[in-house]
Amino acid sequence: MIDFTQLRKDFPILFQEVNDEPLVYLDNAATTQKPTLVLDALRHYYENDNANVHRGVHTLAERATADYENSREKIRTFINAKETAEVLFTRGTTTGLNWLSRSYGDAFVQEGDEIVISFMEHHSNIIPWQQLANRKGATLRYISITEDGFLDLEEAKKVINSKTAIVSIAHVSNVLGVVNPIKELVQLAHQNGAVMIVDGAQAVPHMKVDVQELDADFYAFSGHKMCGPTGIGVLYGKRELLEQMEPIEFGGEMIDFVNLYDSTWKELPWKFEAGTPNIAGAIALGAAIDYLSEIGMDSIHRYEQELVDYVMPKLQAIDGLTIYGPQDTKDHTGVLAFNLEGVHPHDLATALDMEGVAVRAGHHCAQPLMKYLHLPATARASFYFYNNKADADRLIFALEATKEFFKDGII
Ligand SMILES: Cc1ncc(COP(=O)(O)O)c(CNc2co[nH]c2=O)c1O
Repeated sequence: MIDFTQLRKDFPILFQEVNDEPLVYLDNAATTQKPTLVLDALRHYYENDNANVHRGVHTLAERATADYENSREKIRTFINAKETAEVLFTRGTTTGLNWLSRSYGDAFVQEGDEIVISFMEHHSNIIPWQQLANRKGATLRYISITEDGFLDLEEAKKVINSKTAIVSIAHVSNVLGVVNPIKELVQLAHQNGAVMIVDGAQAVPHMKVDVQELDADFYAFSGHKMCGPTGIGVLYGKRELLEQMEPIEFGGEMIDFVNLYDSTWKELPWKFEAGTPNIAGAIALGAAIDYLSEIGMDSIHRYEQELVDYVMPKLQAIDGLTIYGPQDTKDHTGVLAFNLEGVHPHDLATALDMEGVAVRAGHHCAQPLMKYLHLPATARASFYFYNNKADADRLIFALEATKEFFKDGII
């Protein structure tokens, strides 16, 4: 049985004061904190193994290459990809989605085709498809959100049709905290001859993801949202699709032969990995996966659900506080967007910070969703497994104190 309170000791950053109050870090949907084991992996690489990968014939280069490719195997196992050739290192979710827009989209999307996303997508899963649709003369279409905060699956069955070339949906919304019905959407996409792309940024850190079980064609996520460093992420793709796709970037690492006027590419996954990669980041992401796997993704998911079960009713009990997304805790991950009547989200976040509570305020790179909800912005608290009920209590206390402070409409 995992003692989650003990895990906090792995995150020294959490034991600091902010504005003379203990830090309560609740901005994990933006980025998560890094355990000592991940920081040690970064330091160990630079202190002991630092060398470029794949071409060196000296000992450090061989060690660096082995650790780099061992991380790829750890990722393969973690998401249950068939083979490491299907695991591409990227800078993060945004890079992966952009690669797909350019490499898969430019080759396979034709004029008159349709690209389907939803109103709850992050900008990284909207703009690449806007750009593709504009480049190719295709049509971008949106799946609506129901009154109670779910993706409208009944509408999806109408929006996704024989003209659909790509469906690209977030596994979990970074605002509504809702888990989308990815398996059903994959089936709808495949029934209509479309590929299914999943933005997994808010899912992989928080729950077990099995890309073969989902039957997703592509799946993108970021290392920094799952205890790994920034600048490293993963794009998973089915081999049979990746084989048909041209690289996005060209240069060293990704070639077989460079002739005067043409070149040939290395096999997967290296075909897509031009230039010196983020070696330390990849190795440290492997360490993050070791750490998360030791805890267990099902345990993390259960524990975060316990936190949501604990905090949601306390939030719902605050008069004047509106929570966005499903109101039933079973349908909500630890991402909780809310507004306090009469207090601008930025003022709310600033007031919470004065109490040591770190939340995010703004549109969360989901401006179409804000417009859909007729909101200028929201505040957002997002939990991870190193948070606890005391953090939740501090959030509630700080919200009540902020409400008291602003109650006479003091701006
Ligand atoms: C659903 C979703 N997709 C894509 C991204 C982009 O990930 P990146 O490439 O690692 O930046 C984010 C980052 N979301 C947030 C980043 O800061 N606050 C957020 O909610 C996200 O939440």
